[in-house]
Amino acid sequence: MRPMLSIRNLTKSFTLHTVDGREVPALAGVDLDVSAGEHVALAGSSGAGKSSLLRCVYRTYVPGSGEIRFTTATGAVVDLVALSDPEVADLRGREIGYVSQFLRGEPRRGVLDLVARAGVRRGMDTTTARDAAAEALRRLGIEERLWAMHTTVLSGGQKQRVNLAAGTISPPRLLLLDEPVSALDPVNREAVLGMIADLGGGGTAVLSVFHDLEAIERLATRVVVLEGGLIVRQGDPSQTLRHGTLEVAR
Ligand SMILES: Nc1ncnc2c1ncn2[C@@H]1O[C@H](COP(=O)(O)OP(=O)(O)OP(=O)(O)O)[C@@H](O)[C@H]1O
Repeated sequence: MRPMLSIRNLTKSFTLHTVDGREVPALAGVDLDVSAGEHVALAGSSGAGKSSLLRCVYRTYVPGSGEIRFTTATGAVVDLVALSDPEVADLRGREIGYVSQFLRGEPRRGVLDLVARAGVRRGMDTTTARDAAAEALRRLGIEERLWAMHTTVLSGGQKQRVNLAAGTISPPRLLLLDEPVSALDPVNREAVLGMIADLGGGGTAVLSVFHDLEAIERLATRVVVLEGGLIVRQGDPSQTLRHGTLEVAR
């Protein structure tokens, strides 16, 4: 079966205009396939390129070169590198969830509205989206008294859970996670990890970064190790990570 996501020779570098115009390479030719139901956790030292890879797939970063082929729900294969911005926005809304530790609020929009809007982008009508948003917020422990509030008043952990509710209001086909549990207390962390496991079980392809060994061991079907913007190793979590630490096994 064709992988849902197929990345080939992906590069990305940044030009430091404010320093001396120097180029900083972030990705140096990444090849990676992710299939439906697979959970691929990215590992590697700080600056290895993990977040840049997720952002290139979500197209928050425009890659320098290479291909990111994505098989859509209709079976069509599109190259996320080559799509126009409106086409990317449309595809994100329908099929791709991205959850980072930071919540991007929208001016004058309350929590329930923000999550329901993600549902409308996934093709739900307004009533269904509001019902689904309420269910997602309840499941993630966001009390009803917060639903009308603006996201700026939320704590870090609440923002992270609202982000997750929006990213998963209806199961995305591809879910990109960048440290989604970093600000959560143990109870909420448990709820979120359980939800991510259920999504994987339901066929969502997941590409993640966790700075949390236990989460990786529990959720990942494969660990991919990046170093200097290149994949240097991959395998199952027990072989790839040193037992009891996030250090990479040699
Ligand atoms: N917006 C940016 N502007 C300039 N350089 C950047 C930008 N984003 C990333 N980089 C550079 O690209 C390289 C890869 O960074 P990236 O954030 O992808 O690493 P990472 O593996 O996710 O690190 P960490 O584990 O610390 O989050 C680093 O050298 C970083 O400084």
